[in-house]
Amino acid sequence: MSSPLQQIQTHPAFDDAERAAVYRAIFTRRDVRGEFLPDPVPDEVLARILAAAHHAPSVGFMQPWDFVVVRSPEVKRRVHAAFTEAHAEAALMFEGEQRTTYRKLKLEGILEAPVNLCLTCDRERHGPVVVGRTHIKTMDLYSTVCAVQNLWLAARAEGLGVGWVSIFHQRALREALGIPAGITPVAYLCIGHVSHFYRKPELEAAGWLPRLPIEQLLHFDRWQGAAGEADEALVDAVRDTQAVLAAGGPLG
Ligand SMILES: Cc1cc2c(cc1C)N(C[C@H](O)[C@H](O)[C@H](O)COP(=O)(O)O)c1[nH]c(=O)[nH]c(=O)c1N2
Repeated sequence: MSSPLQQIQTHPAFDDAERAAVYRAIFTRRDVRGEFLPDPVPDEVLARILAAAHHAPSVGFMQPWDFVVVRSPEVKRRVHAAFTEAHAEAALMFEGEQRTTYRKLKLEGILEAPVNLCLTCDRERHGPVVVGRTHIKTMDLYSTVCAVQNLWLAARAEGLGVGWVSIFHQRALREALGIPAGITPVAYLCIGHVSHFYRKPELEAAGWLPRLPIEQLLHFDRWQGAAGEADEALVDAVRDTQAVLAAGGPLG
């Protein structure tokens, strides 16, 4: 019999293998577009990653999300048509060489991925006054994004790829999925087994943008820019550690 204390607490420490597994999921997670395999995703695996999403933190324990599981080829085609329209418009927003590069990027796997999933946010769930959301109303949307990230990492641990597609008119996505007024679509995800995961973000590999040096993003006590009083020891540690972890190196 476990003691009452054991029932309400968990041990704070992970062992080394558990800790390494968490970082492996984080550093090897990728946004997947063109590498989906047609193999079906078993219900028990889908159930686990959905449960992971549902155990995300949320403002005031609001749990504002719903999950629209899309498997129907007809619905996927409608969503894909909405993407195609927005994608053509998006290309025109870039100039010159960037436009040419943009058009070559594969930015969705809607039809190839066996499962698509839309996470939505019910902005009125539990009424207008929610603990932690009294002043910054967007906290419910941020909570839904936490659910996305839980699912994304759990999927990586299951060997599944996830790709987030956001190139839509909200209205078109709503119509394709029959999402009622008052519910906000937050994330449209393509999910499935993959032939491989890339080591680096595809946009990084394509030369679109580099990963920013983490040390340039650190601020100390106040937003004071590079001239501020930096904690050099922490700056060095953060820079070296992220390089080691991103390369799959050992934890300290
Ligand atoms: C809110 C949001 C929205 C989108 C994305 C991400 C997020 C967080 N990403 C994926 C994005 O391009 C990718 O995460 C980065 O390029 C980094 O690559 P990795 O995720 O590390 O592989 C993404 N990718 C894509 O191909 N089409 C898209 O419409 C979007 N939209």
